[in-house]
Amino acid sequence: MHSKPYQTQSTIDILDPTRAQALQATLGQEPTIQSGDALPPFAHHIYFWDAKTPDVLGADGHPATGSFIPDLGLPKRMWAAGRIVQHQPLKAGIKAEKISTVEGVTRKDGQSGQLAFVRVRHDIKQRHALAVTEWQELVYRPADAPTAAPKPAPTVAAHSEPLNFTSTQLFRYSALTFNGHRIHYDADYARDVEGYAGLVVHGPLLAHLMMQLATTLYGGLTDFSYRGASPLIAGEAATLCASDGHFWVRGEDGRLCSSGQIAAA
Ligand SMILES: C/C(=C\C(=O)SCCNC(=O)CCNC(=O)[C@H](O)C(C)(C)COP(=O)(O)OP(=O)(O)OC[C@H]1O[C@@H](n2cnc3c(N)ncnc32)[C@H](O)[C@@H]1OP(=O)(O)O)C(=O)O
Repeated sequence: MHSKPYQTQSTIDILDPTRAQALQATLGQEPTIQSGDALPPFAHHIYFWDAKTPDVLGADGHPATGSFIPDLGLPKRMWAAGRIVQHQPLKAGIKAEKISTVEGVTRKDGQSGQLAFVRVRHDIKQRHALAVTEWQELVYRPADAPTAAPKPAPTVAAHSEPLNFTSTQLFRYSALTFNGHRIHYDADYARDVEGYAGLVVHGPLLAHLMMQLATTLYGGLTDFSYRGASPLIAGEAATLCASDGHFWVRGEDGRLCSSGQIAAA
């Protein structure tokens, strides 16, 4: 259980344009990003890998809790929510530093049982200037926690496009972000251990696509928040939707999987 003070860690990376091109290809885009180009919002998730040796990984494939992320006695991790404030675009090909701090833990009783939210803040600097501030909300739940009761997604959208993730796409996104969580690429583990209907689409991948759509529809993005409502499963015929600065992903059965919004100016 947690007893130490929360930690801060610094990670340095050179934002390799080849990796940004691999992300573009994974998302079905022409790989165009070159050294010196602005990276799309959220693309920094493919950098600053937390590459630990196998002996310090937990059963789920993430670095075990009790080090940077405190051990709260609840093993089942999900990506709950996040917010990104972009002060200026990160540039490909240039060294950057990410300073990460656990800001705090909040325990709640949800309809699905115990929830422990861990809030992590990341400040990313390039050439000594702050480029991105990001807050990530991770939630930890009991091993046998059920899937949360589904909530309906809005049915009317000004813009909508189909989304359907293959296991190959999920594997490639896990590889690009060096995210070892087995729910994204090990179907037996996802079903038999964490109780999902299949491979789970990464919350950050849905956030990336919502932000990409926000940028296409409204131009430069400075402040975006999002929240996961229900896990999206690989192979589901989902829909990415937008209306009036609000974005959401609807599952095949009409449930809300994820939602996001541009902050009011
Ligand atoms: C990457 C990666 C992992 C992943 O990508 S996992 C897949 C992506 N994430 C998801 O699919 C998360 C989907 N969300 C849920 O399953 C549910 O929202 C959750 C977290 C299980 C909670 O469901 P409940 O039904 O138990 O919650 P309630 O509606 O009763 O709410 C109770 C209070 O909690 C607050 N809350 C609920 N959901 C969230 C959320 N997503 N983010 C922040 N806060 C949330 C809610 O507002 C209530 O708070 P009050 O203060 O009002 O009591 C990887 O591992 O790296």
